[in-house]
Amino acid sequence: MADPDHYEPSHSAPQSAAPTAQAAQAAPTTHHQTASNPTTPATSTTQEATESAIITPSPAFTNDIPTRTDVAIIGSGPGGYSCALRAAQLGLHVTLIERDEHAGGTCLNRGCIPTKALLDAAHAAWEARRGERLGFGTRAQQPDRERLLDFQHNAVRTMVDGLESLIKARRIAFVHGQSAIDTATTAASATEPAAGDAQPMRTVTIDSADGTRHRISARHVVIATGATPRPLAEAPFGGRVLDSDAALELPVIPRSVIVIGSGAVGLEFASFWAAMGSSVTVLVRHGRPLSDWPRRVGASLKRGMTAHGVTFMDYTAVESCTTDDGTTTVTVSTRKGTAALCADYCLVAIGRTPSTDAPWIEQAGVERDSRGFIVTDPWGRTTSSDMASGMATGIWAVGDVTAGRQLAHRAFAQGRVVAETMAGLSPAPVRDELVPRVVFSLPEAASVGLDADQAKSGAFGTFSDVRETAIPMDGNARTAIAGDTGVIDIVTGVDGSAPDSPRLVLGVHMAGPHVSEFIGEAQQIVRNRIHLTEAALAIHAHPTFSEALGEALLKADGSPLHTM
Ligand SMILES: Cc1cc2nc3c(=O)[nH]c(=O)nc-3n(C[C@H](O)[C@H](O)[C@H](O)COP(=O)(O)OP(=O)(O)OC[C@H]3O[C@@H](n4cnc5c(N)ncnc54)[C@H](O)[C@@H]3O)c2cc1C
Ligand SMILES: NC(=O)c1ccc[n+]([C@@H]2O[C@H](COP(=O)([O-])OP(=O)(O)OC[C@H]3O[C@@H](n4cnc5c(N)ncnc54)[C@H](O)[C@@H]3O)[C@@H](O)[C@H]2O)c1
Repeated sequence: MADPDHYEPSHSAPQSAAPTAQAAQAAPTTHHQTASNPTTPATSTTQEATESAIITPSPAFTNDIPTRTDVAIIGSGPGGYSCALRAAQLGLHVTLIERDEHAGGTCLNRGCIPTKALLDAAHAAWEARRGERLGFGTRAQQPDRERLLDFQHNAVRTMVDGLESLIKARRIAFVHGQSAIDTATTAASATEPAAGDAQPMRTVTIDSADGTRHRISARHVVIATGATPRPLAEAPFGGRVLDSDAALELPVIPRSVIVIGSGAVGLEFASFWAAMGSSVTVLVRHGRPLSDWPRRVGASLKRGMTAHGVTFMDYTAVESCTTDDGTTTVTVSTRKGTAALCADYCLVAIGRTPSTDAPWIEQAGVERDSRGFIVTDPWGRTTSSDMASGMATGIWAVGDVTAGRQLAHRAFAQGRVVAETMAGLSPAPVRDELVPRVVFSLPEAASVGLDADQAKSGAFGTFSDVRETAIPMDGNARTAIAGDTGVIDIVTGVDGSAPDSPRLVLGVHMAGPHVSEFIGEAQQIVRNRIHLTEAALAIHAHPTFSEALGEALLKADGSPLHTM
């Protein structure tokens, strides 16, 4: 381990990637170890080539570590990599630093991609059962978890390989190691910005797996270190109490699971396990899942998921969670008293904590809110009480470390905004209420824009005559044929600053089959302030699931065709 107080000038010697216990610890994902990768640097020595069969880090990592860069980005998840790709496209020299064995962060390695592979399998299982009912005799076999794990890992590998090729193609220096801002060196240069720079040069350290410490001088540093699963005080992770990382790598399909938390993670795993035949109980703190979404959406989703085999237990508070060799027992208080529930496993999915507790973030003077999220201006600039007034910190933050929706596509958009701002452009900042949310459960939920309370609150602009119009999706031909259920809830209002102007669509909130596929249309309408009457004129092909959105818009505009 390098001595953190020992200064070692940065150099461009090839980075050794010998495997160490430390490297193994720093690299929790292991599914990629045997992947062949077409992006192996041509400069690898024979010894490195021999080691490449066993070393953990991706061969896509750069061998020649730069000593100076325009932008050093710490973390290669959606926030970090999108910022890197865009900054490189705009002509900046970019160094992207990642401690995991591969690029992609949570989303590609332990989040969006592997879970969607599992949900794809869940759809296949339901379709197979449906086929059986329709006389195809395609009796679904017991799911083979080993094959499913292969399927899941292959999906991850494909996406990660693609990303690493893109990073290489954009000539980004992709450096493997644990990174930090070196405050001691930064402090010395803080008052002396490099000529022509509006902010100080920063020094970033990178501790490689072999114990070498590299230093890079950077005009800008972007913190994109992401978030980790939050444990329940009553049930620390371990053994049969799973976080989402452990649930993804679980080698078995459990007979029974208790899911604590009814947000996106809990509902997606509940749908997967239920489709695989597990007995799944979701503990809900309030009266419905997705309690921070419009009420009708959560209530409809609950009905739809119940029809897909998930049991919900409302108004529960977890009191304790104990596990022994073969089972886990969760004691909950409900409105009817206390109950003890037993299952093979328990998944705790109650949110994610920003990875901002490393001492270097505090030492760099980066301001955080009471929950640990990094405070930024709308363009991603961090703030620091230490800096002279008016001087930029030169430190930016994107993705799950910032307060707001912890979603990959929000991180993509933020990364782009930061890169363009650093390059001197003037991008429009990301507005959280315009970031669509999707839960890929069976059925799905999707939402964009304001709910009625937000529209009336005045916090997002002044709107008058706010109305909410809802239609059930059950009458939509494709939904009825599929035997599914759903709802579409449209919020409209009149711009308070132009009371004579036509009514606007302020929010679209949906539960039902395939709603993820037409939340993009809703986002276009809301973001571009398309008048309700114009939006309702769109002709949707018949019969499609998206026709339900067209019908809801017609109803909100006062001329429903297929509904009353
Ligand atoms: C199970 C699950 C499913 C999800 N599904 C979806 C989905 O379907 N759609 C969606 O939009 N979002 C989804 N998300 C959320 C999404 O994954 C995150 O919002 C997104 O990954 C955030 O990107 P990020 O770049 O901020 O952080 P991350 O993706 O967490 O990346 C941070 C990276 O920084 C690295 N790092 C941290 N500290 C250091 C350091 N000191 N030095 C070097 N490297 C460091 C980490 O190793 C990591 O690779 C899901 C999340 C989970 C857990
Ligand atoms: N499809 C997607 O886009 C997707 C999928 C998975 C995760 N994610 C993102 O990852 C992040 C984490 O997801 P998540 O589902 O863990 O968090 P979440 O914040 O979405 O949901 C947390 C749930 O846990 C409940 N909860 C909170 N504290 C609790 C407690 N002490 N006891 C019992 N219940 C409690 C909340 O009421 C809520 O239902 C979210 O921001 C989510 O949007 C997105």
